[in-house]
Amino acid sequence: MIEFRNVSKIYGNNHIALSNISLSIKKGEFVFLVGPSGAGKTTFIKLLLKEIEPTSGQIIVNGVDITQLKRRKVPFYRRNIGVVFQDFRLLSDKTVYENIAFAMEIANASSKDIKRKVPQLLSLVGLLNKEKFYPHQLSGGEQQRVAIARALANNPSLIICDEPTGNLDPENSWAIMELLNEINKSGTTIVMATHAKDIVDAMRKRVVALEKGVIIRDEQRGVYGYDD
Ligand SMILES: Nc1ncnc2c1ncn2[C@@H]1O[C@H](COP(=O)(O)OP(=O)(O)OP(=O)(O)O)[C@@H](O)[C@H]1O
Repeated sequence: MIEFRNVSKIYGNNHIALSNISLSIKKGEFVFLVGPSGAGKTTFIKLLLKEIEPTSGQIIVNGVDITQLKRRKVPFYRRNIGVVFQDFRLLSDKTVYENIAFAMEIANASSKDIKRKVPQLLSLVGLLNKEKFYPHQLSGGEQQRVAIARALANNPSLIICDEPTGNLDPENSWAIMELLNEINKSGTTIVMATHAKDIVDAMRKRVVALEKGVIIRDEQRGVYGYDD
């Protein structure tokens, strides 16, 4: 589903963020991306989202080299990817319901589909009773569950998470991980960058470790492997 072929990213200041990375991720996998600060994890995610372009190499997603994708096709490409960030990034002037509905409206979903789907998603993340709340009326864990519901709104085949438990206490972190695990079990591929050692060590998923822009470890049922 995802293939990085000899991908390098050198930023304008000549900083080599990724150096000749090759990696393939199959449909349905759950992959933790780990490594010290500055290792290149966010750069990897930005490349996958086509927010930035590689300096060299190819990035193939679902059979398409996204580095060659025409600008007008980028929104369609991104619609197939759900994204979850550390800081939730909900729209503060919209309710829980509206945040999810809005993601579907942008993707041209019909109002009938929106009315059917949003309650289903809220039920999945356990927030049906909070649909009229605004983000500031929710706990961090609840906000992240809304963000996950929103990420799922357009039935993506891939969910990318950048440090999704970074702002959460252990209990809420685990609730989020259980939810992501369930979503993965239903067939959605998950790529998650994280510093959460406990979570990576407990879940024993595939672990890809980056250091200084290079993959130094790629293990099935791996562990975190750092002491930070
Ligand atoms: N826009 C940019 N311009 C120049 N250098 C950058 C830019 N973005 C990132 N870098 C550099 O590239 C390297 C990799 O950064 P990246 O953000 O991918 O690391 P990371 O593994 O996500 O780190 P963290 O765990 O702290 O989020 C870092 O040394 C960083 O300083």
